[in-house]
Amino acid sequence: MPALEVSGLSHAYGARRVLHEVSLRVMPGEFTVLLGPNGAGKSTLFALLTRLFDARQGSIRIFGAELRRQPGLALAQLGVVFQQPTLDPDLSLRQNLAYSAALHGLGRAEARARTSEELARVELAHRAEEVVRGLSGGQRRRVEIARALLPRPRLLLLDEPTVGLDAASRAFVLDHVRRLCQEEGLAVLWATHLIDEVDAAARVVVLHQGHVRAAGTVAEILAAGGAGTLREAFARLTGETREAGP
Ligand SMILES: Nc1ncnc2c1ncn2[C@@H]1O[C@H](COP(=O)(O)OP(=O)(O)OP(=O)(O)O)[C@@H](O)[C@H]1O
Repeated sequence: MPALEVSGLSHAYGARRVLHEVSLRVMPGEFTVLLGPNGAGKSTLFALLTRLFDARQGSIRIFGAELRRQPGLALAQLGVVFQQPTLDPDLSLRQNLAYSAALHGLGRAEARARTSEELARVELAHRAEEVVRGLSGGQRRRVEIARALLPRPRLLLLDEPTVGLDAASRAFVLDHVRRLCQEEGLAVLWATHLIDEVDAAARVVVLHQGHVRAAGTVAEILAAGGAGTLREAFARLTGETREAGP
């Protein structure tokens, strides 16, 4: 069963249509890159997937549960890291995660254990009692990923998670999430405008001006674009040459 199945999804802001019958699928254990330049519609798609906006046209299924009809069931499987950081800088790492754990209904003891476990996996357990304000941007991202994983979601959405991070922090975050796919079967939808965040094992959905221009493995995208490199394929599929560059 797909972790995420989006079919014929459209969205408009007023009269302006920004998503046009978008369909895509993410299977368990798959790292799927939603690749699109600024304004492609990635954040709008995420707002629909997380039910910030109501999807009026098309359907979204998360492990088979239809988001409009079974929102509780669908959202229970979902973890999200939004583009804008949402940690409270004046609370400690542990307090930030405890709050989120409580919202998800984890008991106190479990929340404490899960917090330590997830912070350890992003190599920040030793800073659990410090306030977030003292962390770098990359460390904050790692805390947000740890927080999203607390309730053990089976599908994780990340919207431009490496924006503003240095090369080492980007590599850490990418490796961590790729490992979660490989080792734990987590399904991931990773939105970015950076072509170099696509590795050979990834699946790619090319989103441009609200349309899915191509979807598949890297080899399939190259074939669809009649190109030798992903950058060239992206340029041919979208007519964009600069926006999706690193
Ligand atoms: N609240 C809004 N009202 C009107 N138009 C909007 C709104 N939010 C986004 N848009 C427009 O919808 C289109 C898609 O924007 P969206 O933010 O979803 O794209 P994106 O791929 O996430 O880009 P970015 O990486 O720049 O955030 C853009 O043309 C944008 O100007």
